[in-house]
Formats: sequence, C-alpha cells, structure tokens
Amino acid sequence: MDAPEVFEHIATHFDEALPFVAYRKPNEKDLKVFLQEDDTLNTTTDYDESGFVFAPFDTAFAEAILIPDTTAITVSLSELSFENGEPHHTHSNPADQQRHIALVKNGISYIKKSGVKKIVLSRKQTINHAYEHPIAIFKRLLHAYPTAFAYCWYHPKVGLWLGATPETLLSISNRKFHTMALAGTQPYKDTLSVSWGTKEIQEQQFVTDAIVQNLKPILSDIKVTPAQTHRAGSLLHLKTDISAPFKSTETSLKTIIEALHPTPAVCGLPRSEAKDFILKNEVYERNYYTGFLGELNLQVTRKRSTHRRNMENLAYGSIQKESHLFVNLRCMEIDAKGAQIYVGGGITEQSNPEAEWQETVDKLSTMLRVLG
Ligand SMILES: C=C(O[C@@H]1C=C(C(=O)O)C=C[C@H]1O)C(=O)O
Repeated sequence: MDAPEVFEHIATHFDEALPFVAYRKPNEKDLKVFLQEDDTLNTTTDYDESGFVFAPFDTAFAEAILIPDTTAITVSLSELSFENGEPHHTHSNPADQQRHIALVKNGISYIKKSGVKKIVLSRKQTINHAYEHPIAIFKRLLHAYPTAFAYCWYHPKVGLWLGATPETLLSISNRKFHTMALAGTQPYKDTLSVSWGTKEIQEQQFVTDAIVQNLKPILSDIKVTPAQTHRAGSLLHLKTDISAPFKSTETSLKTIIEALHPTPAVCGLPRSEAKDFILKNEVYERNYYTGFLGELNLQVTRKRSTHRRNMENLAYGSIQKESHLFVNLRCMEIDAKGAQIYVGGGITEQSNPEAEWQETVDKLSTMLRVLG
C-alpha cells in the first residue's frame, strides 16, 4: 500500500466506526497505523501489554486505553504532497478571557499562601468549524509540524483526538531511558537566539529538578543536559534532556510512568497539591489532554554488535521491547459540532495573569492553523 491508499484505508475504518491510531514520531518520515477490527475498549493498568496506549491526565478518571498491535501498517510519507489549509482566525471571547484570568489569579494567591511552587492551569476553546473529514485535517497536521509527535486517534466509545505535541514523556530504546523537562513559552519570531525571563528559567528548573528527584530512587547514572531553546511550531520552550541506562529486569515501565506522570510541566509542584487544585478549580474536564500516548512495549530487532569478534552474532539480532510515550499537548477533540482545543500554562508566584491568558491564545494557534 502507498501513502494515499493507507489514508483511504484509515478513512474507511473511521467511517465504519472502528478504532485506530495513525501517528508519525518527531523528525521521522514514516506514518504508522494500528487498526482495530472490533470496537472493544481495551485498557491497561500494568503497562505490560504491547500496542498504542492513550491515557488520561487523571488516571482515577478513566483507565488507559490500549489499541493492540495486531494489524500495524508502516508507510513512508516522503512522497506525499500536502495541501495547505487557510489560516483559521478566531476572536477570543471576553467571557473566556475573564474566566481564565480569574482562575490564574486564584492560582497565584493559592501559591503565595500555601507554599506550592507551581500549578499548570488550562482551559478549552470550542471552535465551530465547518465539518471536514478528520483525515484531511490530520494530513495538514503532519505537514505543518514535522518535528512534533503528530497523531490522529479514534475510538467510537471515546471520541476522536488529534495533536502535534513537542513533549516526550519517556522513551525506552536500546537499553536507554530518556525524558525531557519542557517549560517556559514565548512566540517564535524567526530566531532561536532569544533571552528568557527569570519566571521561565525558574519554572523550567523546577520541572528538571522534580523529574530528577522522582527518578533517583529507581534509576542510576542520570544525566541532565543544560537547558536549551526548543522550537515547537510558532512557539519556543526551554528544554532539558534527561537520560539514564535502563534495565527492564530492574525497573518496570509502570514504576517509571508513575514516577513521571503527571509531570510538573503539566500538573505542578508538589504534584498532589497541584493536582487537587486543578481538579477543584478548573471548571472543565481535561480528559486526555495532558495525559500521555504512544508506543508501548513494541518489539524491535537490534543488531548485537558490529565488533569483529561478534560478527557471527550479527545474523541473530536481539529482540527488545521499546516504548515511546508523549505528553498529550497541542491537541484537540473533534465531533460533529466542531473542535475543542485544549491549552494551558505553568503558573508560579511570578506569573502575570494577562500574559498567561495570552500564552493560551498563542498555544491555540498550533491546532487552529490546521483546521479547515
Ligand atoms: C500545558 C501546556 O504546555 C506545557 C506548559 C508550558 C509552559 O507553561 O510554558 C510549556 C510547555 C508544556 O510543558 C500546553 O501546551 O497546553
């Protein structure tokens, strides 16, 4: 099957109300598709199955959903030509603005009196766009964000989600573990040479420190890079890479996921106080926004070594399990009525409520740009 045929196939699957996920990993050219042939809602709590996982922000709200890797298709996108969408403009609603600013102010005063360091506060914006087949929107998304994890996920009992996220939750590949601390936002204006304010530098450092702290009891030899400016579409963030050797015999995937999710990049610090504040004060349900998604325990064959002495081993690679999970950001949920785009930002003692509102408006543009 070539790429146009694969897209046709996914579209038919969607029209028949059968679950699927189609995705392209950051900076890769291949589209991968998992198609489920019945509408069973498969879930996972131990993360030891193999397939594509789709987990909510609050795992008490719903279990993580699994699309098993029974029928997987991989196709190269490099030959495909894409149409560009018309930029979609929306006028922010003053009531939404007032509500979000009040939420942020409430967060700042709670931070000041409680000693909590950071809370990520979010909202969703409804866009009533003319109905278009989701596969057409997904093609534009793939084209617009080549460095993101771009996906289209559907289950008839849950809904249809699309996104282009810049944030890795974890990657376990070739006996190495990797994650990132991503925080701080400013609009991209044709250069990566920008300066960052103390609020952003401190907020991102909180995230790095907390991730390292949570990983220390379960991983050793943790390496942390200096923070760098990272572009995500029309936005810039500060990013630190965190890595360590990984042995599946010593640490389970579930232990690592529970140590990381939800990270202070999408929840806050300390985690339980921030989460309580979010659940009590955000006046809507995050559902799968700020949850995580991606490849779970997929089998790959790796060559053992290219060293001469091991040449005879080359023919037999070693079979390993890999996982590549991403945080569900810059995403939207689409139904017959329109799209719901989810956006948020990290609040600290130093936050300015109007600037935090503007940050959510800037973040909306990632998904707005691909709506027809
Ligand atoms: C919460 C979101 O993004 C997160 C929050 C950021 C921030 O507060 O600056 C930056 C990147 C993400 O970790 C979002 O995109 O909705």
